[in-house]
Amino acid sequence: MPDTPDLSIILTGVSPKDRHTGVSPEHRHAGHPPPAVDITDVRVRPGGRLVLDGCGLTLPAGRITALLGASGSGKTTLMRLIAGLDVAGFEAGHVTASDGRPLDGRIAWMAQQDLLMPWARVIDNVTLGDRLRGRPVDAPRAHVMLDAVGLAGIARLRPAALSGGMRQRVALARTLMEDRPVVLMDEPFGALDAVTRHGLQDLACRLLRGRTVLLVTHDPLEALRMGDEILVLSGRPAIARRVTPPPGPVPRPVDTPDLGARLAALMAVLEARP
Ligand SMILES: Nc1ncnc2c1ncn2[C@@H]1O[C@H](COP(=O)(O)OP(=O)(O)OP(=O)(O)O)[C@@H](O)[C@H]1O
Repeated sequence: MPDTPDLSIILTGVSPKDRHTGVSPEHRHAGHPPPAVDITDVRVRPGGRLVLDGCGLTLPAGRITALLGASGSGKTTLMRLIAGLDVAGFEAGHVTASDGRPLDGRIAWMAQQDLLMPWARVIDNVTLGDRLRGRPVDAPRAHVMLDAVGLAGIARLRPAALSGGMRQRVALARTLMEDRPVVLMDEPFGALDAVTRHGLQDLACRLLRGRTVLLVTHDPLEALRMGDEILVLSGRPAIARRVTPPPGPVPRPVDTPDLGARLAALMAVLEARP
């Protein structure tokens, strides 16, 4: 999608309305388990071309849903709708949480570009949400998050000193720092080499466990490893089709029996022309 999601949600997961509530996310979500998210009857016609029509999908509560689909099929569009961001050519559609509460302020977004502030130290990037909200910075918690992503000891470095994989770990720490029950990940590991990507997939599955996650990816193997549920957006206009995920908990090892056959089957669904 050509335009960029609202800076505040990309950087910190905080929606603009959220900044002035004076209530920390931790307090607001205390005692509320992550909801399932339902998207129904979406019709989007950017530039006069019908991209989605009657499209719907469900993100099961506390699970990772991997969403694949050809470039331009509407993956980011659906993600933006869930996030409550503007969508070009939006005509119809509903997004609801299973607990009946608004999703506003309960979503974090992690993008392919880590979007770290180059002038700020790692610790300041991780605590950006607190600082944008004008709240006291919880530095001890930020150090716990950095430790969790395997980056203890680099808190004072600037992003330029880090590898791509380390930078995405910082972005993951920042996402975790926000502690939102719903996490939207738009090709978060797309720019990383295979080995680094594999490690980050494991880390993200472990650290995001129990949250309701939508993972948009172009990598079928990533979907098979990380997806509790796997959906493919296909057709014109596109609809979401469910593909049976491999058995077993995520992250699934690459030597999961049958993974090659499942990869071939998933590729066939992806390659199928409308
Ligand atoms: N502001 C806009 N103006 C015109 N067309 C748009 C706009 N935003 C999105 N589109 C079109 O809507 C369609 C869906 O875009 P979207 O970014 O959701 O696809 P995607 O599946 O995420 O693609 P990719 O995998 O390449 O990121 C595309 O054809 C895109 O060109």
